[in-house]
Amino acid sequence: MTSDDSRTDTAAHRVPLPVSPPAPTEEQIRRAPKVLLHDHLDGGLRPATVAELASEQGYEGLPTRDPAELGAWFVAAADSGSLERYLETFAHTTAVMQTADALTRVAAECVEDLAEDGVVYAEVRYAPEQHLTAGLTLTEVVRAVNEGFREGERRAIAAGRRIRVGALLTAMRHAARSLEIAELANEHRESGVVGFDIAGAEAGFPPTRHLDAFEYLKRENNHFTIHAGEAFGLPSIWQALQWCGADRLGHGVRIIDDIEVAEDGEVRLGRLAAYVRDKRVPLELCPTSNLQTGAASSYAEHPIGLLRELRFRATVNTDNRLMSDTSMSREFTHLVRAFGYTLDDLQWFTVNAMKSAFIPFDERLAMINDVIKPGYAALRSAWLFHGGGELRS
Ligand SMILES: O=c1[nH]cnc2c1ncn2[C@@H]1O[C@H](CO)[C@@H](O)[C@H]1O
Ligand SMILES: [Zn+2]
Repeated sequence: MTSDDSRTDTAAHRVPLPVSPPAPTEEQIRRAPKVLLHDHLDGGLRPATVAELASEQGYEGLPTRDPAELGAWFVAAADSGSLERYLETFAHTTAVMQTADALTRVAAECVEDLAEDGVVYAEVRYAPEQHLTAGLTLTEVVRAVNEGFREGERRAIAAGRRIRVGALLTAMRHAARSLEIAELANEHRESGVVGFDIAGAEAGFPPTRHLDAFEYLKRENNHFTIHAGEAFGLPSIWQALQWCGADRLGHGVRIIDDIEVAEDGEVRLGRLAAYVRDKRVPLELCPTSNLQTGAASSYAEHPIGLLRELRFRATVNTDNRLMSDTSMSREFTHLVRAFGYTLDDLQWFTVNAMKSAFIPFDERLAMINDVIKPGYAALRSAWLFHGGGELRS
């Protein structure tokens, strides 16, 4: 044996190859670059901001103006087990988001909070038609929110973080303004609006009621996602895809109803589930929100575990950070605990989300190659350096 060989031997003993990677720590999860496709602006206010805006505007409808109590109230009220009851809580947030200043403030704080949590790209949605009661026009609403998003991006840079945010304009599915909102989204394509969505109570309001809006957007080569397969099952998903032509599914979690796992572990996909997987249809999964509205009963039983194993185009999202007292890091932490996910799994969800974003292909690719993968690589290699080698971010 040469002396060189023995050195190699010693080195190999000093640094054994890890057999299985350690579970990511909460700090690593927070530092990891994250991508968020499904987050409601009116579901993500800071409790203190809701209280302050209510005082400034003389809104008397809040159950309390103490920020801690108010935060707890939103979570408890949203924890009802029904989507309809969950949605009632939004009356309070939209009530204080009726002026340009309030919209700009809420949008800027939203971006600050996401950046602080390590989100590098987000698509944040809201329904312009719900912000008109004090006399704003639809266009003024969009401008005020965009101004806030840009301000938030600047504040993030000043705090040493980088984030890019696009808006999605939502139409309410029980209302009749979807074509108008789709046109509004299309008009603002060059100024920060990256797509369109429909939201609100699902049962009784099928997406086909809004076919004219979707057909218009297709003719304009624009993008849209549809809340489907959350409170209602496969027919809603089927309509969203095969009648309306959705690019992504908001939730889509009930696709699980079309997947059978036999006792011996054999998996059988129905035609719709097979289509969703074959076509790489992005699923904007929101685990905590689903626990609150009754679409799943625990993190461990959430369909995301199986959907990830079967390699559906699954993504992880917050839905409503205020009502669920959550963040991207918290969603990831719950999943790490429930399914033993590693940094590789978290990167997989993040790359899936970035691939599914509504910004141009070259920009998505650059985000994946120049921001997301290097970010995870730095976290994965921390063990090589004394003191863990954690980078300041
Ligand atoms: O998970 C959800 N499912 C359906 N609708 C929702 C969900 N979260 C929020 N909204 C609805 O979307 C509107 C615009 O942001 C909110 O006001 C709320 O009514
Ligand atoms: Zn939603």
